Amino acid sequence: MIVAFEDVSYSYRRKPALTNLNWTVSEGITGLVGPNGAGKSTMLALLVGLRKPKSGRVTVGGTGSGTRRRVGYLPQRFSLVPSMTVRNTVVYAAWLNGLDRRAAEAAADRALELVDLSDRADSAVRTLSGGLRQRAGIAAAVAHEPEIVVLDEPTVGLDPGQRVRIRRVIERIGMNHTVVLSTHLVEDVVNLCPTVSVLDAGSLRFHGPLTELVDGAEVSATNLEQAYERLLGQEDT
Ligand SMILES: Nc1ncnc2c1ncn2[C@@H]1O[C@H](COP(=O)(O)OP(=O)(O)OP(=O)(O)O)[C@@H](O)[C@H]1O
Repeated sequence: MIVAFEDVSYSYRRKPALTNLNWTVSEGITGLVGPNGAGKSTMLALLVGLRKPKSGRVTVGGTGSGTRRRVGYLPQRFSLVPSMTVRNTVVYAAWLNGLDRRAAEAAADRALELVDLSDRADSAVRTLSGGLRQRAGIAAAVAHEPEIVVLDEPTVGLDPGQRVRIRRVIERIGMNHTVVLSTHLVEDVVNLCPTVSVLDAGSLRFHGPLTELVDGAEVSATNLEQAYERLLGQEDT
């Protein structure tokens, strides 16, 4: 087990966002799904150490400290410097995560290869399409070689072709990292996530193999949508 939430609660002022949550993440890709406002981004912020639980404990690799460098995080909204080259963007991210300049340069080249962006390394960020920009963001998140990669809605707003390419990149990252993927798209879950966690109103409603969520039926977008509907009693997830 790599990530553990033990009885974690979080509230914004007095409004509860997560309540007594117990959650564990192991190797491979875990999908985190749930309706708007369920608490997914809050969970990810706790996981990457941007927020601290009001009660309970979050551990990464068995410890509550040093989380930042062990985790690579692509937030739902992020900004890159438009005039910077793609390569320098990734070098800078790796340096911010503790690598020295030479190590950061080598790490950036590896990360750009991983996301299939080596051919645009010298382009300015402002020239990238949405899908390429997203891939640059992923490269920046993984360059320092974290154990865990946390991706918050990485396919949102992309056209179908770009989504397929991003999924290929995530699949590749999942081969040697633990990945937590928050998404609203059933196709992301069906194509990428052997394990899924369903969050609703700050509580986990399901955590386990995708095959169990669809009740042993064939894993397909339709069956998954029906499973969500049964679980959450609504159509939109
Ligand atoms: N900065 C904030 N201040 C106050 N309330 C917040 C803040 N961020 C989130 N919330 C509230 O906390 C709850 C959980 O929000 P969160 O963004 O974690 O959910 P989510 O599942 O990521 O939603 P979405 O799918 O819409 O991104 C919601 O009720 C939301 O309104």
